[in-house]
Amino acid sequence: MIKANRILSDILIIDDDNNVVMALNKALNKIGRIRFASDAKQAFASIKEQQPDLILLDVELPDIGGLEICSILKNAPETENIPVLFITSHTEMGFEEKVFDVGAADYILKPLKPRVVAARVQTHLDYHLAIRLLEKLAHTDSMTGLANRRTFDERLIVELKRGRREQEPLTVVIIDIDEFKKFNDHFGHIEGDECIKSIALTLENGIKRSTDLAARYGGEEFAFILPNTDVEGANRLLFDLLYSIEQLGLTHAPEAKYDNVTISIGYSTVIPGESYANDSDNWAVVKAADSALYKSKQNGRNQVNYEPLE
Ligand SMILES: Nc1nc2c(ncn2[C@@H]2O[C@H](COP(=O)(O)OP(=O)(O)OP(=O)(O)O)[C@@H](O)[C@H]2O)c(=O)[nH]1
Repeated sequence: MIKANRILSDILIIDDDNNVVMALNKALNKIGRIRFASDAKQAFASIKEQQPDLILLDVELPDIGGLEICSILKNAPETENIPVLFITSHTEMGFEEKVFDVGAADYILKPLKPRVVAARVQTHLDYHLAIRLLEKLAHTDSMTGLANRRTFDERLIVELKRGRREQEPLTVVIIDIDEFKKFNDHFGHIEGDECIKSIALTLENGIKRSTDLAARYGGEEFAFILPNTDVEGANRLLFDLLYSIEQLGLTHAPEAKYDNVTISIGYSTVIPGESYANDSDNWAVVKAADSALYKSKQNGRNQVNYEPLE
């Protein structure tokens, strides 16, 4: 079982009754770091400042009711995954349904029993930690730690939508290690894996913005999504990267063209007013980047090429 309290969890209690707050604090202070809010205004400010791992929420609050707060949290992408547990003395017919209808994970009845509260909270923290870990694993390439192909595909759709909406350019880059078969044949697959890891790290360090994405696209292939990046901006970044990889000084197989391991790069850019007009083929930009990569390979490798979208 994954224990959420290995890293002290952050629990937000939203309740205006001091007795309840004190009882919850006593029940939970070994499980997590406890924060309090006595109304919705304070609660939203506190969540905005730092997202808690779990929320305990009173049904009745002075400003907005707990059910409405829960519904707001569940409808916002930043907070929808935070588990919300209601604290209530409501036992009337239909109340359970209302709580789950607004997206709560569970509810705890008053009068509060400390061991029951602690056990229920711990179960939900463990469960959500496990889900987050699984999500991370499902979106990460285990060898390099970069985003995997699934993440690339999902992010591309999101960023194309955003670029179209905000009328900003978007660049997609495909990168391939040159003559990597010769490297493997000469040094073996274990050295080959180490080479892929070093290249991945350099590529990741080569992109600077938090909105950029570096992914392992296939075996010895990588891809970038660079939002708000035009043709010239991408060109500068990619030439620097070409140089950084060569400067890594990874000795290539003697049969290879260059002494050090090199990469070939192809990229394409979606430009507002031009290519965003056609939103039917989200993959056109990837195909264009791929064909630019092909040009780099055909023209002798260790170079960057650009292919405009049709
Ligand atoms: N060690 C290792 N090798 C891999 C991995 N994924 C793919 N490869 C190897 O990468 C090589 C790619 O070979 P090719 O597609 O022929 O291309 P290349 O030799 O890089 O030649 P060009 O792309 O034309 O420059 C193959 O030998 C694959 O086995 C991996 O995870 N680890």
